[in-house]
Amino acid sequence: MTRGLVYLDRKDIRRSAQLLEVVRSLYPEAFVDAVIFGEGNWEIEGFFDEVHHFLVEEDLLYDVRRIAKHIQDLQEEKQYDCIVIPATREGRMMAPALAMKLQTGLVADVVEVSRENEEICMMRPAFDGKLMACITNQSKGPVMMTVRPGAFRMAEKHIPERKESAKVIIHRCEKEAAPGIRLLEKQEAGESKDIREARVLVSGGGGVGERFPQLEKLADLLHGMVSSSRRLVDAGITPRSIQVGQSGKIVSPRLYVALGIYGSLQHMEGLSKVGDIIAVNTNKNAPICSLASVVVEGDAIEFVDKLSKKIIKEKEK
Ligand SMILES: Cc1cc2nc3c(=O)[nH]c(=O)nc-3n(C[C@H](O)[C@H](O)[C@H](O)COP(=O)(O)OP(=O)(O)OC[C@H]3O[C@@H](n4cnc5c(N)ncnc54)[C@H](O)[C@@H]3O)c2cc1C
Repeated sequence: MTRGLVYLDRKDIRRSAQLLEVVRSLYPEAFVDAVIFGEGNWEIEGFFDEVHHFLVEEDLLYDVRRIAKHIQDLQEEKQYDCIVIPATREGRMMAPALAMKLQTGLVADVVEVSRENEEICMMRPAFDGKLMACITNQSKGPVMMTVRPGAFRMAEKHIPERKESAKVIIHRCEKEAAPGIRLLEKQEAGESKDIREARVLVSGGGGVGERFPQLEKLADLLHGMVSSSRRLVDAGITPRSIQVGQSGKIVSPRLYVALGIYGSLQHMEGLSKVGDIIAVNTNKNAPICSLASVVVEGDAIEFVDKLSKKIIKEKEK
């Protein structure tokens, strides 16, 4: 029986669990387990056959070599054919350490997978995103990859009808001193909104520039959030946390309002399963316009002002 393992990043359980889709699309009949580290009570609905929950000391959670060692032991017992890890900060640090231990290849930042007979193709952007590379695993070890968060979403057919609790297996780890790692200080992360959660994104690019704050008003009226292209991040106008694209986040809103965005390959890579795109651009031949449901030729901010006024007027009726 084929077996797959999904690593759940405890800081992003819900999105990590979506990586079940990667294993299911490669091996529809596989047993799929999940592994998670740290104290906590996570509600992991019954998508997985087994959830291996390692109870470890907090300072060990920053020691990716130890985490990799525990997964190596699990691999020896279960012999997974495929190990999928979210390309979060934690996942990106841990995956190479694990691949070294398992003496297998690792493909990073995968955005698509396919399988033809026994050949598995892991697709990732290459050459600055100018083309997509299909990489296969030639080693004897398990197929291992880190996957861009947001690139996969669980297909309806893979969601079990009865969401029973998964079989949770607790592994109590010895209190281990993590060599060279000391927890100096802990800071609570402030509540932050994530553009990947938004149903509506009002996104600004080079054509908006310094006028970007004026997009907030329209985003509020549409109950959405603002995001931007890398042009504005590089210019120091917007934070990297709201950048859409290959080196930013992959988003799937129902509506993406692209204001003064050209539609470079690297930007479009960040749009996955978007409902509709409204493109507002002074150049109607910009690539984003050919993908949009609605194209408005003109100034982005003029559009924002006119649409905002119209929505307010409609709401007052
Ligand atoms: C390795 C690598 C990774 C990258 N990753 C990303 C990424 O993750 N995300 C990303 O976005 N980019 C990324 N880029 C950069 C990308 O190649 C483009 O440079 C960038 O997306 C351009 O941003 P833009 O479309 O907002 O700006 P521009 O290219 O400057 O385009 C501005 C657009 O606005 C229009 N315009 C001008 N004035 C107005 C106006 N008044 N009203 C309306 N429209 C107007 C113009 O016609 C044009 O279409 C990456 C590049 C590399 C090399």
